[in-house]
Amino acid sequence: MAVRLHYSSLQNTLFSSFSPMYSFNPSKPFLLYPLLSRQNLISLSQSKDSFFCTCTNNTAQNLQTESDPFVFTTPLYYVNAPPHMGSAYTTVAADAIARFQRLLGKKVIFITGTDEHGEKIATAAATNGSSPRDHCDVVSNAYKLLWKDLDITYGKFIRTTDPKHEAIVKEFCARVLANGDMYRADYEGFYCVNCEEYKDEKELLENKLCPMHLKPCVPRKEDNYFFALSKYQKKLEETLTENPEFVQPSFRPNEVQNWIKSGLKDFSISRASVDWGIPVPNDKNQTIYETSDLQSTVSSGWPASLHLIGKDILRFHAVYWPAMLASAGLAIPKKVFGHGFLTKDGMKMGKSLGNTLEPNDLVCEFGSDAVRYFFLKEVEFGHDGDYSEDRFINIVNAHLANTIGNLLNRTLGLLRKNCQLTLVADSATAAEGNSLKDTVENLVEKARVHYENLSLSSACEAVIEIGNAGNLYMDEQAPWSNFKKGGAASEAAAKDLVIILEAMRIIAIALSPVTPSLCLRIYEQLGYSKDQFYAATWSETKWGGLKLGQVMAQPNPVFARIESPAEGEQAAEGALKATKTKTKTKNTKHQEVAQA
Ligand SMILES: Nc1ncnc2c1ncn2[C@@H]1O[C@H](COP(=O)(O)OP(=O)(O)OP(=O)(O)O)[C@@H](O)[C@H]1O
Ligand SMILES: [Zn+2]
Repeated sequence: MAVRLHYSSLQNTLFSSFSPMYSFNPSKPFLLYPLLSRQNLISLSQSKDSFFCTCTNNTAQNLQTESDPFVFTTPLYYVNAPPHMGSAYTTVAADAIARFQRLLGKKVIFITGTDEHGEKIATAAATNGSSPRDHCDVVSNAYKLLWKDLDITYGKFIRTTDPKHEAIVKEFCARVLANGDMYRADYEGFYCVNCEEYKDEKELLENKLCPMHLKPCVPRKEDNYFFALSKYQKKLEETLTENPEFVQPSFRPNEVQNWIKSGLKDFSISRASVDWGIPVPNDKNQTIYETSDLQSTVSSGWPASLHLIGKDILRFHAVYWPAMLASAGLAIPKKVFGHGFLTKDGMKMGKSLGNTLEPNDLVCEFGSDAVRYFFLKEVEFGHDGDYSEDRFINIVNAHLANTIGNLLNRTLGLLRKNCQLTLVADSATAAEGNSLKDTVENLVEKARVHYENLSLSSACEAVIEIGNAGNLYMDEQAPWSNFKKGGAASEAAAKDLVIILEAMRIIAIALSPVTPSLCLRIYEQLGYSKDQFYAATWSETKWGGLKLGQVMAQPNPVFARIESPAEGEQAAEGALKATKTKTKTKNTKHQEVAQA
């Protein structure tokens, strides 16, 4: 089989090994993925922007399907302490993005992991009385367990202590050294151990406190390796100007441009006093301050489509990292999105401050869908947001339990009572000339655009609007009363149920990036299998999926309402008094209908 590919598509398949068999374009440092080993390559030729090869069938197929995947990374979290809701926040958002991209039919390479070197970690391990390696194993595993509980579908989990990572970092450094961008010099300044960075004295608060960690920075003098960032000032300015989409959200590029324009200073990239790290090539006394995105970038797809990070490390990803990539002759990522902070009393929640919210507790108490939904819906992506339990319970109950769960449950209740759980028409014909159909189509398209733009909160909102429109339609049409009238009214009522259930089907696909388990349950209620749910694509949000004769499952609530602490106390009191009357929760109009 013969294939012609452009170099640009090749960029995604590069660098998986450091024993490349062929360098395609001598003017660019692109090395060909070892998929094209000598055995399966039959012939090869190249032109200025593409290459042509004849190779075995499988190889050609791999080359083609591997072109242009959506490769993206979260930060590799620092294992100085177990994960908290802040680290979970980035990863949950990343997972929603990954699931959306998969719905679009993209191959997704979703990379997360743990950053395991450095002074902070050596200190944390010593405090716990364990070796750095044991400490890293334990904490790294805690991340993996949390990702499982939060339904995170990552593809690669990178640990910076992995020998593969080490090899790539060394190769990278060697390139930067060879390019003359790494040099040795003394440095003296104020150092924040928590940031693992020398701070500009201008940035510090009174008593030399780090503005982020509120801990004193200490004067330090070290002989270090420096990266010649100042050499890249002009190039970075140009990159940002030519590429306004590079830094996101849209209010951030200016800030980054200002950092650059205020003058870029060389920065130290090695530490003399730390043993727990990767040695600088040819210098065992220094360890490298790692570029933890490196492995993800070069081994999985290059350049990454997106680095999703918190704004705390935006400077590193939008300024330092592109310069270092340029120095090593590698392309820069397509997009860097720096989201806002989850805060507690206005301060960034973080491991160093210890003011964190425990994601495991939240998941145990409320379930993964509720946690995912609350943080993605309630915090506008890019901005800061505060957590409050009251708000959490209110939002989750209002949107997931009432707007979606109740609507589905009462519609199925009516369908069971009046239609033996069987649809009387195709959803397409039932909705001819129907305004709800138009509304749903508009809203789901809005949701798609919002997901594309990483406006996750707005995407959720658009989907919930579909639920609101469905509830309104139900109340206006009052099918329960039309069924009682019989004849044409009853037929119209049966069609109304089809229309509402079709809206629910569309919700189940459109909200699945955010609340995957809930959406699976909705799908199953609509008479589909698990496999059908996992095979669904965004194109199926088009109106008309539900067909005449489809049999729905027995109605079963898809989302249990969360009892608020106040209600819980009432219930406990009621139980203590051993009253026989059933404690009644506040019934919404919707619930009454469902019970009717
Ligand atoms: N409060 C937060 N809100 C949102 N994201 C956060 C928050 N805290 C951490 N993150 C995420 O974790 C990344 C930082 O990872 P790191 O492992 O350094 O955690 P940290 O808790 O911020 O550590 P420290 O408090 O020691 O600075 C951020 O870029 C962001 O992606
Ligand atoms: Zn700091």
